[in-house]
Amino acid sequence: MSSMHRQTKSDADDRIAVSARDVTMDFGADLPAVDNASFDVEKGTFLTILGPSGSGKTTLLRMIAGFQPPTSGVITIGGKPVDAAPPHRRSVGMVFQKLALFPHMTAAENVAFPLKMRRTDPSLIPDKVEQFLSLVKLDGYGERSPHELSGGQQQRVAIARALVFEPDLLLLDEPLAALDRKLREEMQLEFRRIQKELGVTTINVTHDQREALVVSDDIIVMNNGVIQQQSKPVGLYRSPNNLFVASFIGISTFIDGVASADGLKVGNQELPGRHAPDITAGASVRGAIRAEQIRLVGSESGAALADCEIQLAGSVEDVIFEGERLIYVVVSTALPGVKFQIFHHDPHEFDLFEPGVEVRFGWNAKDMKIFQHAAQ
Ligand SMILES: Nc1ncnc2c1ncn2[C@@H]1O[C@H](COP(=O)(O)OP(=O)(O)OP(=O)(O)O)[C@@H](O)[C@H]1O
Repeated sequence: MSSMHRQTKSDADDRIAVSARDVTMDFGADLPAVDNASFDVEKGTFLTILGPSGSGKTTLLRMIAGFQPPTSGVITIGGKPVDAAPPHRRSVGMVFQKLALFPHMTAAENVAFPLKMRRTDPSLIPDKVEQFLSLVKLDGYGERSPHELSGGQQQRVAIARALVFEPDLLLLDEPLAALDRKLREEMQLEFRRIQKELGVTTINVTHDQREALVVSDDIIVMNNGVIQQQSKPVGLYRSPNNLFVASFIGISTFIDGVASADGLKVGNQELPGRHAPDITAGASVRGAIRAEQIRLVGSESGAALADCEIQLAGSVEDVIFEGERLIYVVVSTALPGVKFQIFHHDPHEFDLFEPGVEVRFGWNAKDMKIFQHAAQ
């Protein structure tokens, strides 16, 4: 019995590439930069650490890289403490926003550099370099200097350089932040393709929620140095743990009130919704409804809202054109002060409602998530 138990445990340990236990980094400011972080990263997965500026993402990544010892707690890579080996011996590849290529070396020499540092047999180096330039779709670019490459191509060389020695772990600190949006989105898919092709465990840091949702198998959301939630992208989007995660990811309308038995009360209005687990009746709460969960119709049209459990009349206050979608900002005298944000994706109906037009809108009770909220 006990040997079976040990077996199960070691099987689980074998699947973990990186593990953090109670990791804190305190620079002596009011709040620690990273506060008691514990998490596991499974082998072969792409984990993103997502959070606003100053939330502690880079500090956490630097501790994983072994650049900075934690004030307390333990980080292990492949079951061994991070500081068990000197930095150049660790099997960790890194791509940072500011980690430039060596300017006086060609692309191929840049990619060859980590192999030379690791005393790889010189006769094997050219093939390896070619293989990894090809992986990042830069066949034929090896002889170019960095200044002869575009920003996106330079980042590809940096990726090839980080991966050429086949590390156990790849660390990415906002490597795409300086690129324009279109290229950034292309490169996000490239990162995903390369990571899946090589199966290298990857930890990525970003403040871009779209990037996190697109590239990751698993996401950790941080705020004020504290891990708010670790989930797969779909779980994170659909079931945020708390108000911070609900407001950081996606676009939502928020309604403040007092918790009732199965929803929230605003004045005399009772709005049914889904309580977060820690809510007790009478607590100050905030309901959140995603912009895509609210349906909007003209004030004359009755049928389209028939299946919405909550239905309100209102008027359009503003229309925001974002190219592929519109956001209608709608107000209702039934809930003063609340600005409903409602997506509209149909390109044939883009001029449906002008500001000032009377509308009706509604949503289903299950789509309003209700969170604990300190009263203002
Ligand atoms: N070496 C340092 N000494 C003192 N304070 C630091 C140091 N490095 C970071 N901090 C502080 O720790 C907190 C977290 O910083 P960190 O760079 O980890 O955040 P971040 O989430 O990566 O932010 P950004 O997205 O802006 O890079 C910030 O308040 C920052 O000022």
